[in-house]
Amino acid sequence: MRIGVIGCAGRMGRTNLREVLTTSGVTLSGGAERPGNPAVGQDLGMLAGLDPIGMAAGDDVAALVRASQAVIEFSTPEATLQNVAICAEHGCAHVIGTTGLSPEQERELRRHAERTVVVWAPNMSLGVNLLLGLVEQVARTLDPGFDIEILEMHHRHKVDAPSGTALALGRAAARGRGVELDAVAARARDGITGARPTGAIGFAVMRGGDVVGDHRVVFAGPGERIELAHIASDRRIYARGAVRAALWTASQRPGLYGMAEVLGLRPAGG
Ligand SMILES: NC(=O)C1=CN([C@@H]2O[C@H](COP(=O)(O)OP(=O)(O)OC[C@H]3O[C@@H](n4cnc5c(N)ncnc54)[C@H](OP(=O)(O)O)[C@@H]3O)[C@@H](O)[C@H]2O)C=CC1
Ligand SMILES: O=C(O)C1=N[C@H](C(=O)O)C[C@H](O)C1
Repeated sequence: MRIGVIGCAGRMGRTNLREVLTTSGVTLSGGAERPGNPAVGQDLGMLAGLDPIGMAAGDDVAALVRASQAVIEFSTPEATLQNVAICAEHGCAHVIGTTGLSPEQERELRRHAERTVVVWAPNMSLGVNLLLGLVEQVARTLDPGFDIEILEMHHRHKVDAPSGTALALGRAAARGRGVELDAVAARARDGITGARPTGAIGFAVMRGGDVVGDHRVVFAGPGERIELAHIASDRRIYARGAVRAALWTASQRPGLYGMAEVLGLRPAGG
């Protein structure tokens, strides 16, 4: 399969390049960056931390999409929305890891996914996708006397909060309880907040250093506490999931899918 990488000079873009270049059965069709990014013109092998491959980063996403069967993109919400439209026009599969989309951007993404195969997941690692199922199960089992709090920490460069993964964990917990996350989420607390409402799902966010991604879900009950956590120490876990998703798209019909379907944790039609 010919796979292209959009946002190829970013933290995830370089990791995705490396994963594509070192996975058997896939070929790198190219890499694209934001016009004006200093990496444009640089060798893609070197951006990946490998030997030069004689192929340079470009800034023409449409040309990359035409040369690819699937593209992997971890960039910004705005770029992702522009690029999913290009993928839909050319029938190229789009694997998206970008987080921080607004509800309107999410609706637009869904519209484009009617015309091509799109996999969009806030976290492409196997571990977090297993954790989502565990959190839903524990939340379904415990009564609302157990307070649910979601803690996350990421590197100092991260621009969106709470992380896409933390919000997905919140949605999983809410699903387990049979409620809508928006109705119960406490996304910020400051000052005299009053006592914690029963049934709230709280979020706490830390940013610092080079933390790849830590998530912890706390179920705090009377006299005991259950904690489920995922600690990422290598971005390769996300890139591995992204390449697996790209290969999976080859046998799918147009539509919006998640990692649960890619990993076989949920049927693709369900
Ligand atoms: N789903 C998952 O498993 C994971 C998701 N993420 C998410 O991925 C996203 C990116 O994270 P990260 O790699 O750390 O961020 P970076 O800022 O390191 O990388 C983003 C890259 O996209 C580039 N870019 C911006 N606009 C365009 C455009 N129009 N065309 C092509 N490239 C463009 C940026 O260029 P420039 O700097 O010039 O703007 C930058 O090189 C975030 O939303 C993050 O939350 C991260 C890890 C795992
Ligand atoms: O920006 C990051 O780095 C990450 N972003 C994703 C998120 O917002 O959940 C996934 C992972 O936690 C790393």
